[in-house]
Amino acid sequence: MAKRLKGSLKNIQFQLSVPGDKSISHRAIIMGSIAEGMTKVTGFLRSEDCLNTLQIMRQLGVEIDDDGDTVIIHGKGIKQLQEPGKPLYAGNSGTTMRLLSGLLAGQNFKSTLIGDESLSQRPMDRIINPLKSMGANIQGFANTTLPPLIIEPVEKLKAIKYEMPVASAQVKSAILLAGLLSEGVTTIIEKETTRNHTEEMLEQFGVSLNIKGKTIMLEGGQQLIGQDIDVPGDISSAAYFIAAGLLLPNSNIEIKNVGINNTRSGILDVVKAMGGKVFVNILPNHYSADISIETSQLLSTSISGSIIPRLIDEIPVIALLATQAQGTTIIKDAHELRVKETDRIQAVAKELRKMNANIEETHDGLIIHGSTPLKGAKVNSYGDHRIGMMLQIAGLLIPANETIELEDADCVNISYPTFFDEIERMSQTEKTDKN
Ligand SMILES: O=C(O)C1=C[C@@H](OP(=O)(O)O)[C@@H](O)[C@H](O)C1
Ligand SMILES: C=C(OP(=O)(O)O)C(=O)O
Repeated sequence: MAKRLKGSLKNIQFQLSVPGDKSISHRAIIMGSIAEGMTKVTGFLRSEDCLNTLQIMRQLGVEIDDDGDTVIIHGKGIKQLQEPGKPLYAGNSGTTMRLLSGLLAGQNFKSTLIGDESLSQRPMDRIINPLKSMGANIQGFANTTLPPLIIEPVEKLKAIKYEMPVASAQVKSAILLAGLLSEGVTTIIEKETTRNHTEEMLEQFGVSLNIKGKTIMLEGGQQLIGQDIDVPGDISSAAYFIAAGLLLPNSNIEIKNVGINNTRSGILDVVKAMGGKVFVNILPNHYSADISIETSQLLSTSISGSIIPRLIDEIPVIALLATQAQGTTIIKDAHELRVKETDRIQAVAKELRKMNANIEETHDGLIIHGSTPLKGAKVNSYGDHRIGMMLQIAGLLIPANETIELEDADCVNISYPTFFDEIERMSQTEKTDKN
């Protein structure tokens, strides 16, 4: 689907809630399925990626009820999953494929994980290698390290000590799930601290972990006990409306109940460093906040090192902010972006350049010269939800007499199915200069 977007939005007063956190939603379904007893999930993200995880757990014999409000998972325990009758479809979701590889690697049945065209090009050696050293029998398609992944049954896995060569929460989580099925203590040493939702949720389900800085230790054989999980709004989805609030003239946006886990909240640090007027009102639960944003004149910044995993999925929209900031913004150490749903370094540079941005690609990041007015163009999401949503926000900034056409716009369903409805709702709050 191609979508024609209307630009030159201003004078916005808008309040919204973003849908549930994608990382937490995947994990709630997986952990609820392997726990003993019942798990209730509220705020679950019903997007394509998370629904693929849910469907796979059903194929593995787990009973899951969803009345559209609460998801109820009748946990089976980690060793009672059933052999699936056909390949397990992870769609576009790296999280689904990588986390479930860890869980399936220690089962006594065979399984095959497949993905869409984009996922079929994403590297799986990062999970194949550690899982193999734990004794798993896992391989990529036709002796490659690409999906489909074929996982043969094994009696048991053994714990390893693993120093991670990449900063990846998906790899860490796959090893932790396999660690539950291993004999001994699994030790992971992270390259950089990555999102810690797996560790936090394992602890909530009653598993004990020993975490010291970047080292995580988990003893195999521990049981999970069903829990009630309330999923907060996704900060990665909120990022698009944070950007809209900062960039649209004379505007004010409030986003309710956004998860602010410190391993995910790098975008808030960056926008503050850029001079953005962003106010974070932490809610009594301590893990989410209402965030208010006001139009701001932004300044350039530099982003590199340990903050990168804390904002990895937000870099496309941060690049858009930088096109409007005063000065030159440099983003480094973000080579992981090249192996996401698409090569996000290339896609951001190429598509924003079509809109007149002054932006250069480097091997591991971007150099963005700011204060460049954007113009209408025909742009492409390449089927990548984060690129599509960033381009829609960029499209709000072009002059009223120009248009922007976004190719492959329906990819937003991967993480934010109501995204365009919210944009429409936001546009309707526009006050014309006359009223
Ligand atoms: O564990 C997760 O839920 C995720 C981890 C990140 O990927 P990597 O682990 O590949 O960095 C992130 O980009 C992805 O959107 C979700
Ligand atoms: C990279 C992403 O997800 P995944 O790796 O799960 O496909 C994302 O949502 O930006």
